[in-house]
Amino acid sequence: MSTNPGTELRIDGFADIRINTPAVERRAATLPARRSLKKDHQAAWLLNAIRCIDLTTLAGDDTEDRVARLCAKARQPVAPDLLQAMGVEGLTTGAVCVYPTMVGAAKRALGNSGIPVASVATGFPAGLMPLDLRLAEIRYALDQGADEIDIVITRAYVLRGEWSALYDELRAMREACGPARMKAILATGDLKSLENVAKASHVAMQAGSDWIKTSTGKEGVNATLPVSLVMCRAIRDYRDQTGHTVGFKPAGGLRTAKDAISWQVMMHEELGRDWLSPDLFRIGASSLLGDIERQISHHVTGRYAAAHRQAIA
Ligand SMILES: O=C[C@H](O)COP(=O)(O)O
Repeated sequence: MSTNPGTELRIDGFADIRINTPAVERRAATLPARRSLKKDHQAAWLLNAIRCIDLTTLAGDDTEDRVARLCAKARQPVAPDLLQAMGVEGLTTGAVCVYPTMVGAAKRALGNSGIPVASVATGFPAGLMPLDLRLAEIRYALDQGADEIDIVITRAYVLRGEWSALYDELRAMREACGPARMKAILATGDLKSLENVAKASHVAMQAGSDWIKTSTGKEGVNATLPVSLVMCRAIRDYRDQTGHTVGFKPAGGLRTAKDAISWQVMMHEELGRDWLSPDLFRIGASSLLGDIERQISHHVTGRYAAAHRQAIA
């Protein structure tokens, strides 16, 4: 169920936003270097990252077989002997994320595991399609069984400051999603400035998005820590203004266990513990799990496992 009812469009809620880019960059640069994380804590943070991954395949050559393999990995993201050694049971990823035509295969492969299927929709990744077709795509994905919908916005509305056009588009998408939760992909690499990122974040939240998400993975620049910091602070401001909570999903280019930790440290420090659970935090990634599993294996056995033990993702 959606957790953010949204508001009417309130341009005064974000019109005056100014971003001090050097200050944001300095703050972001401190995040990957936290030395306070002890070894045992690191393993716990890595396990938590797995709970929050939207395990993704969004490639032109996706097949139902590939999606089935991805889903098997979502159900059992780490080798059972490693989990046993750590006393962990029932670990799965937060969701799997696929194209609409792959939703049926994902649902079948996930069975009664309880793992949600997220579908991209609305002309992913560019969104340059008529709105009625984009809304029809949401309905198609839901019909196939999608539990969550990752939509893309019309970047031109942000670049031209057409906030009510952006709000109306997002509201229509929100409505088409019905009870399914909606993630709004801002494609921040296309938005030209951190101010635009902050403003688009506010409009997306006012229109009722359950998560705001950085990127499709297909822009020239995808998730970065400075952009993520600006979005997290927009989430905080929106909560102060309205009392509603919105989740955050960095996506695109997150590949290492170190990335997974940096982003979690940011969530913890900027938004608090609640944003370390899959309800409010997802990491969109197609090839992050392999490095996390490698580091967990190193934690348990004291050495790095051969690459073939982490066959996918
Ligand atoms: O939403 C998820 C992104 O498409 C994943 O991007 P990635 O392939 O760089 O991990």
